[in-house]
Amino acid sequence: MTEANLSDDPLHGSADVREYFGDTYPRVLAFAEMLAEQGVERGLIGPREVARLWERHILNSAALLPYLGEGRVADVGSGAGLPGLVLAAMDPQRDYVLVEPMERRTQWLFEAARECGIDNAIVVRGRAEEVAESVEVEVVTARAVAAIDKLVKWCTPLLSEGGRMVLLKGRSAPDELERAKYTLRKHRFTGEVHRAGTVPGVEATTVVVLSRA
Ligand SMILES: C[S@@+](CC[C@H](N)C(=O)[O-])C[C@H]1O[C@@H](n2cnc3c(N)ncnc32)[C@H](O)[C@@H]1O
Repeated sequence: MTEANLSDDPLHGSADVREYFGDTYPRVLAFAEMLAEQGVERGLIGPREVARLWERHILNSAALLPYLGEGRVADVGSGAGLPGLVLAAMDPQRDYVLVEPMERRTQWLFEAARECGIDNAIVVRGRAEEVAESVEVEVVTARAVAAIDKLVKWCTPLLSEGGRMVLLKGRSAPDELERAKYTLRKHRFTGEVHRAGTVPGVEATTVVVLSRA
């Protein structure tokens, strides 16, 4: 089987995608190309992901941006840089702290930020529940890291008063919110589920916003 590359992705180079990212497209494109070239070998994405990188990963991450509100952001369990590096590339006016415990992934995050000109990304190695002394932000993001219940326990100490969590979740988000209800109440969060669209023809993404009451 020949290896997939980014040009196999039908959204690669599309006018809708360029328009969606506007001025920030060159940085996002540089990141998508670097992830497509190195991500499989470096164990960041599976081989099948390259041909659907824009929809499943880049646009899926980008969908969070309108929900972030103001303030500094920490992306917890950033891994390949999803959603953190995509958001930082699109939103250069503020800092994004990428929290990731695995050394080889933090190395990737450093390199990708540097090589793609994403100067507002700060990489912190550690587990979310261990970095509260060095990370204080208004917004926490996460994708594919843990259930809502756990994320609230781990990440509440990283948030300033009034902070929020903006999470990429699957369609079972309402069930997950229900299972987390005691933890949410204890930490004074209320949860909302949104369906967030990006470019025409691309499936909307489920976004959970947890706000402090
Ligand atoms: C399935 S990957 C998802 C990576 C990326 N967010 C994405 O959507 O592609 C989960 C990531 O969370 C990280 N992780 C696991 N436990 C964590 C914790 N307690 N605090 C922060 N990151 C954690 C892992 O090292 C891994 O990079």
